[in-house]
Amino acid sequence: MIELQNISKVFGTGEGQVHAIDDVTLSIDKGEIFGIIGFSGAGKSTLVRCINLLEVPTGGRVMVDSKELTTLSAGELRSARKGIGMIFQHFNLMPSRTVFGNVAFPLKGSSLGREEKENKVRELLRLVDIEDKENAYPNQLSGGQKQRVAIARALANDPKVLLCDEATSALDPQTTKSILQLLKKVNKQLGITVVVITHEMAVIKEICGRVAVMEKGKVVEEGEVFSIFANPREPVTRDFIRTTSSLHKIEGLLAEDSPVTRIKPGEMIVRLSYVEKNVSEPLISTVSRNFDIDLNIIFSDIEIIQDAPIGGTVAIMSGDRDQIALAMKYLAEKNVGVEVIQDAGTNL
Ligand SMILES: Nc1ncnc2c1ncn2[C@@H]1O[C@H](COP(=O)(O)OP(=O)(O)OP(=O)(O)O)[C@@H](O)[C@H]1O
Repeated sequence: MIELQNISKVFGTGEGQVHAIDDVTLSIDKGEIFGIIGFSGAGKSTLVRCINLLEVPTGGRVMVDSKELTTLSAGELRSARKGIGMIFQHFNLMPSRTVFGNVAFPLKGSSLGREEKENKVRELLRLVDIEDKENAYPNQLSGGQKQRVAIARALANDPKVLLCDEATSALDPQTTKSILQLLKKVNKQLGITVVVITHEMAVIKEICGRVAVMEKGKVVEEGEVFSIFANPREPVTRDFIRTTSSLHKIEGLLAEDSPVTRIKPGEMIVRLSYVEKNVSEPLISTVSRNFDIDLNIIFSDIEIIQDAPIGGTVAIMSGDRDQIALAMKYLAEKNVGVEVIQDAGTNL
């Protein structure tokens, strides 16, 4: 649906040049929710604005729905842009128009009759669940309500693609969740391809199927969200994942000599990480029973991403050392990552 081929974007000239996008190639499929994550300045906004040519790339080709946008005339581009809706962090609503007026605005030049336009706007307001506010002005709405209106407006011309530039970054966590659910509904119900730009891994985790990680204008890692979470390659990706998991907290607890991490001879602290989609068995109890070892869980952080558990458990393991070695082998065969964080040695 969206093909970005060798996209570059350079701002400024001479000494002051900024290579905001540096040779990015990405392919986004029809009907998917694709995430682009990166820290501030990585080039995400510039890249997403290259998809609808709000920013004209310095080099490369942009194809959307089989049209090469980079070769279109101004008129052709205007019409192609109708197929690409966009929403923003600060909503960008027109303050002097009502909710109805904002959503009706993109229909101005359309061939629909007056009644059809009204029906269309009301249908959109219903879809985003804000029909009771049609006569309100933007300054009478909460952030979440404003974003709902912005989504309705972005959908007015029946786009095939919806670009979301930090669409939830100005919202509280609860409202963020409800807007993400709405984007999911728009994707499923209308079959719209959604591209989400964010600096929050929680957003990616919540709705995206695939993700590209950006750093210094380049895509440094790309793949299915589950695989990226399970096996992040790049330090920047690990940093993002760290922000959403508490499994790394064990190092902090050990450093501060927390009572929960004090172990006796014969015990060891292990971290078990679930990195495959097929981990579904009750592994802890199976291991404990089959190998006659004790596993006392210090804490767990397991979430469901794309219908599979991911995360892990930090536990104190004790028992016969040969049995522990066999248990670790068994866990590794089940594709569970096993790390010994601290070992108090045998009690012999
Ligand atoms: N119009 C512009 N003129 C000059 N430099 C720009 C312009 N727009 C962006 N840049 C620069 O390009 C780089 C990428 O910016 P961009 O806004 O795309 O990053 P981002 O990842 O979206 O970050 P943020 O989340 O902070 O917006 C930055 O160094 C930025 O300063």
